[in-house]
Amino acid sequence: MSDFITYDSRDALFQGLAGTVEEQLRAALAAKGTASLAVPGGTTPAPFFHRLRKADLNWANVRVMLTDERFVPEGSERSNTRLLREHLLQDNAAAATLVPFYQLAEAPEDVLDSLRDAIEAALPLDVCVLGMGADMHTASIFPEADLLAEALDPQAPILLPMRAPNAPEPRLTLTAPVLQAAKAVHILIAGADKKTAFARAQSANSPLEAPIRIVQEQAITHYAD
Ligand SMILES: O=C1O[C@H](COP(=O)(O)O)[C@@H](O)[C@H](O)[C@H]1O
Repeated sequence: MSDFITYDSRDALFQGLAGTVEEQLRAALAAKGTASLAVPGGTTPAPFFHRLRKADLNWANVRVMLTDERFVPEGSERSNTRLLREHLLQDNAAAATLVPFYQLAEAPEDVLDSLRDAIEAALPLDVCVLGMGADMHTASIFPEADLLAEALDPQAPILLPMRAPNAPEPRLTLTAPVLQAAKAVHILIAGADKKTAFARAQSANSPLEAPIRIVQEQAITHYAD
């Protein structure tokens, strides 16, 4: 299934996606008592977080993680963990459990082992919301990244370090099999440049060229200008 929803405004986009994610988390909580959610970092999702965090859910039983992290301390403006703490884990969602995606160390390779178990315990994801860059990367799976082929491999480990020409710092990312195994996958994009990139990805030859392709068919894409 591939579905592309165009909203009349960004406000409607963020509200609509938050409502859908809320209902999917509610269904997971009702079915098994717990739920897991992965969300993107970057510049787009904060207004979506502001709406979702007010949802009347049993947040204490929800595990929240990032789809990917820039390997920078939380004090950095570029920290996705900081974004999550400041914009999502507030109001009702303050009761959720944050699954860590960062630890202070020299390099992402140094923290893989200590982060992996908590991430694995929250899989498969009930809901995965992904962003996309204008270069068609998703999570931190970038075109021309050093471990691109490894991250796309169906046998990939759940978490990989990543370095890419378009990424100013090293990254940690969930890999393709984890993203594809989520029970619900949403892509959140805003702005004409992202719509153009999304269409370009649909006609690309391979996810090596356009990593967002790994979820384009199964995801619901949510878009506003
Ligand atoms: O670096 C990242 O970029 C993408 C897209 O971010 P945006 O600023 O264009 O919205 C994001 O999905 C990813 O999580 C983040 O680490």
